[in-house]
Amino acid sequence: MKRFNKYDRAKEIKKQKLLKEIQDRKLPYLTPKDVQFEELSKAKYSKLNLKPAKCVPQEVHQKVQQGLTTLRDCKCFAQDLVQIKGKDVLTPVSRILIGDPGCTYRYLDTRLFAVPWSSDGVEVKYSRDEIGKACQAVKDLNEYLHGEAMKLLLDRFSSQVKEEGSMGKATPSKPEEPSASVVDETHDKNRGTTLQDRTSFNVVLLNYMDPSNMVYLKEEPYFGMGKMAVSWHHDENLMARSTVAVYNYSCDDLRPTTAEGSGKSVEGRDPACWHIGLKIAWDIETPGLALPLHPGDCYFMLDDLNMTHQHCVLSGLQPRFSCTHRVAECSSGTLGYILGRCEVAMKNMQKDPESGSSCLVSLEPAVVKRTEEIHNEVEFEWLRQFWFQGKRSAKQTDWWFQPMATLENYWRVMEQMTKLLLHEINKEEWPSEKQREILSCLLPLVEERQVLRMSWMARCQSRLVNNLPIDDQPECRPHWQDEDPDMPLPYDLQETISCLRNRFMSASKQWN
Ligand SMILES: O=C(O)CCC(=O)C(=O)O
Ligand SMILES: [Fe+2]
Repeated sequence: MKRFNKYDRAKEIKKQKLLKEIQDRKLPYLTPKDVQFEELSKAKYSKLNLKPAKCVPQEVHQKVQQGLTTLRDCKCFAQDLVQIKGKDVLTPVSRILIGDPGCTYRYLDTRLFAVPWSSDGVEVKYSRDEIGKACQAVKDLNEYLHGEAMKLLLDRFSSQVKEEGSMGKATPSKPEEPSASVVDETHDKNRGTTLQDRTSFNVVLLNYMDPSNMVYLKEEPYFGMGKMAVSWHHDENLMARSTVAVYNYSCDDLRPTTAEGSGKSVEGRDPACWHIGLKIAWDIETPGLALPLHPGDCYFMLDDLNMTHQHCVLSGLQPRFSCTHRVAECSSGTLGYILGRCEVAMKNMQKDPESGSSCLVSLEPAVVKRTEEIHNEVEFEWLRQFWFQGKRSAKQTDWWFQPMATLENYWRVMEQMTKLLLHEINKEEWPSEKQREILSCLLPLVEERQVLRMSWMARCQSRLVNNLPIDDQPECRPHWQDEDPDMPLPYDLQETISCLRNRFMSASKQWN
């Protein structure tokens, strides 16, 4: 089922307009070989910061690179079957998410479930010791990059304060306080987040791609930067103004392939070397940047760079890993959160002390609405998202399976609750106004459930599924036959919806 929403459509039109404007003439971009590179970086890309490999402790390199190689050798990286503008797409890069226990990260309609690193003394059981060691290496890198990001931001802050302080001297009417912009950057008053919060990475999205295994990679369309491993985008689902820190491990060197080496034109970027591409969103005046990355280099996207600019990953010739450290906006993205929601829903279920059978506590529209919303949330944002990714997380740890079983049990109770509710609604004694009110809460949520069930089923049946290893292939779960006696309601809700619509219409007529 295509879900090309209004927002996507507007963006697509804007993009096509831009491409038309550019037509065949490519926009200019700079690399460090260009004399204006420094000047442009300073003026337009000052929130991008590169930390060359030689400035990173050798011990960090050694452990991280060993860990990344282990994860690849244990087949822990998987391509994601994401949705872009309502279409199924298999990402060219393979990924794994590692992070705080119970944390998830959502991108391109896909929720990734973090393989937990051990934290707060909570030990995680991994399927192999070396995987545990690799997760620890990623966690240590996370600590290191958090510290480095803090330093960068504090440096920026103090130099801005100085700058504005000296301007303050020239114009004595201004108090010697950091300007609003600097304060904004340091402390977002509305959200109450600090520099510390905005660099406390809770997840790391690791990427891996070996270009020699890729039959086809898209060409970068605006600047002619060459093959892309990841197309232009803003990172999604991040805390506002939070830093993204990236460790690059391109397994470079050995093969003699660079354009420079072969004496070919040195215009543009070296196609043998991996680069990160940057541009200002919707700007065709400012040249883009292509920043070459060598093994062990780190880069930082500070503050609001991810909002104002887009980035892409330009493929080199060698296999390459990256660890992208992020502050996921996880107010509705942790296991603790969804368990809490399920407990809220459970409050509306009770056992009748006389008959011993289950019944609903309240039929208040607000309560009904909340319960049915939670029902959809746990089904589509957790259960189906998880099983869509097959058993891939089992390669690292069985950590997520128990929580998923718990969530599924809650969900089953919610199926029962919806059934009880339908039963209540069908009773004739309801005043039509009340009936109309409750149906107007329930109907849209049941309709949404049906649409999402069908679209998840279609996603699971995408032909692209066949390109995935068996363990990574989607499971359409929960799934059952409509006549399954163990299930309170049918899987396909079309008939239920028709009945509800009819009831709603007759209740509306009577009411009017
Ligand atoms: O690999 C990189 O350097 C960045 C990857 C990226 O942009 C992403 O995964 O969102
Ligand atoms: Fe990104």
